[in-house]
Amino acid sequence: MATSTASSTATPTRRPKVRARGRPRRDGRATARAVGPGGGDADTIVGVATATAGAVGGVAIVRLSGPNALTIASDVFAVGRGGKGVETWESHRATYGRVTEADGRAIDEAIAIAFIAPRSYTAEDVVELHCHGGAVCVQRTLMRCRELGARTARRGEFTLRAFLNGRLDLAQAEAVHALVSARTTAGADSALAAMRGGLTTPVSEARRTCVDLLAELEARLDFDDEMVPLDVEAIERKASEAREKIREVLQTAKRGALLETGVTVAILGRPNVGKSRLLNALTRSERSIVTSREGTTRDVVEASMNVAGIPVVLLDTAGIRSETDDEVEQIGVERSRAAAAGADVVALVVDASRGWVSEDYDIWKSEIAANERARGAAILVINKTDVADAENATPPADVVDSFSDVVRISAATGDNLVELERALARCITGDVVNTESESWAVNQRQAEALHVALDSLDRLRDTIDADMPLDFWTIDLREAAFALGTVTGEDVTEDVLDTIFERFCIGK
Ligand SMILES: Nc1nc2c(c(=O)[nH]1)N(C=O)[C@@H](CNc1ccc(C(=O)N[C@@H](CCC(=O)O)C(=O)O)cc1)CN2
Ligand SMILES: Nc1nc2c(ncn2[C@@H]2O[C@H](COP(=O)(O)OP(=O)(O)OP(=O)(O)O)[C@@H](O)[C@H]2O)c(=O)[nH]1
Ligand SMILES: [Mg+2]
Repeated sequence: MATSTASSTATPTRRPKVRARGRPRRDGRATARAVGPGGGDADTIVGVATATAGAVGGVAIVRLSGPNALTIASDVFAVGRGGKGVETWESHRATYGRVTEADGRAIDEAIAIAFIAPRSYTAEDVVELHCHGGAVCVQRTLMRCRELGARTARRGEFTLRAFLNGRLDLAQAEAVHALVSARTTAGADSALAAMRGGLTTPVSEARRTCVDLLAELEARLDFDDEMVPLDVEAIERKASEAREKIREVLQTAKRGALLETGVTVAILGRPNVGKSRLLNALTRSERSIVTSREGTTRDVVEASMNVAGIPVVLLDTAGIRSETDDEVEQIGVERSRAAAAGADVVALVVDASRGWVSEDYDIWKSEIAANERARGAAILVINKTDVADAENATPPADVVDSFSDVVRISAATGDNLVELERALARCITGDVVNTESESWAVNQRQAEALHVALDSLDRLRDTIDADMPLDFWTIDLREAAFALGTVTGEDVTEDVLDTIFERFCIGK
């Protein structure tokens, strides 16, 4: 089944937009009321809106949303000495009271806030019960809500309802998830910009153009005789305008992907050149063990850092050397090579106090020169400049040319680390203009759909050029319109919604 919030092209069967059943009053007040048992989206759902994993928070929010939210809350929440349930909820007002068992015994001292439809996150009646943190109060409160008929919310179901109720478009709903899972300030800024909207407009316009063209062509298929000749030029012009819009939106895709998934940088080199000390210096941590012995690092060590707003996973690896009998070290070296092969960027570290030696050359040859992807995404780091001439260890020109940058640093003193971070930023962002600008960027799902639309419109151009029958034009247009609709949410199948909202955290 599919959902739709606007007229759509020929798509799978559609489900009408689900409207919140709440009856808002002008004064923002509503009386507690019972709504008969509902199925599907008429369910009242309950979930914990605050983090439940890891550390215990001081306060946890249990959130109810749906037609029975107010009545259920009136039953579980009591105010004043007499412990009476709330009869009239005022929207957006905090009330002090207690969460109680069915027999009136207190479960917790709490604050309740009602958000009366449609003035709430989901556009339905919502009540938040702000309980004490920790497992017990929250679980007992959830249990009481379920006893009274609320169902446990599925992942992302609050946000899904906000979308189904027209409070957010699909891109905005996806941005909520991006905001919650952002790992850097730049990622959060971009998500916030997307939450405020803006992506849907150009995509929606392009879709509208396709739908309009489609309608025109379909009318011809039905009543060709009665109509004026087709203005093919106008059709091509409109289709190319739509293509241009999509292309513009797609220009944000690379930045979006960088902010969303980040990159991995593998630190590679001979034993003892200072790879681990470099990882510690870059992440200002003691994540990796550093000793003066060769072969200290035995396994791949991960640490995260932020480079120009992009989340970066740094991989410290075991020093690579071929002549070793130690089985553990051999396995470590294999892992180093695997890390290098899988990384987006390789930083080859060499030791200025030793100079550029044949082992460095061997590593360069096997891990960088022989790796298509590593070439152009590799940085040469000449380390230990505090104890040796910085020009030491400079390799021959053809080797230097294979790196996007050569940086001379001291992991020990921190000298030139800023320059190394800049080199990393250049290498990672490449032609992406500004990763830290506070504007939205499409995510991978959206980019894929936009590419499908673009391909369909390219095919339309060929179809027209080849003088194919009108039916073929409509096939291309329909595909384009549908792909665009999956971005805005105007044409979206339940499967797509499921995959989007499944990634959400519980209670969002
Ligand atoms: N306690 C609490 N904090 C929260 C949330 C929440 O659900 N509860 N949010 C959950 O994500 C975020 C805020 N999102 C919200 C979005 C809309 C409305 C809301 O009541 N909107 C009404 C009223 C607006 C107004 O008074 O102008 C509306 O849009 O009509 C509330 C929270 C972050 N902080
Ligand atoms: N003087 C100086 N010593 C450094 C510098 N960086 C690392 N060292 C020292 O070099 C030695 C080896 O450093 P590590 O970071 O453990 O070297 P590694 O490349 O991780 O070595 P393996 O794990 O064995 O592959 C340690 O004694 C470090 O303190 C530097 O910039 N200057
Ligand atoms: Mg090490």
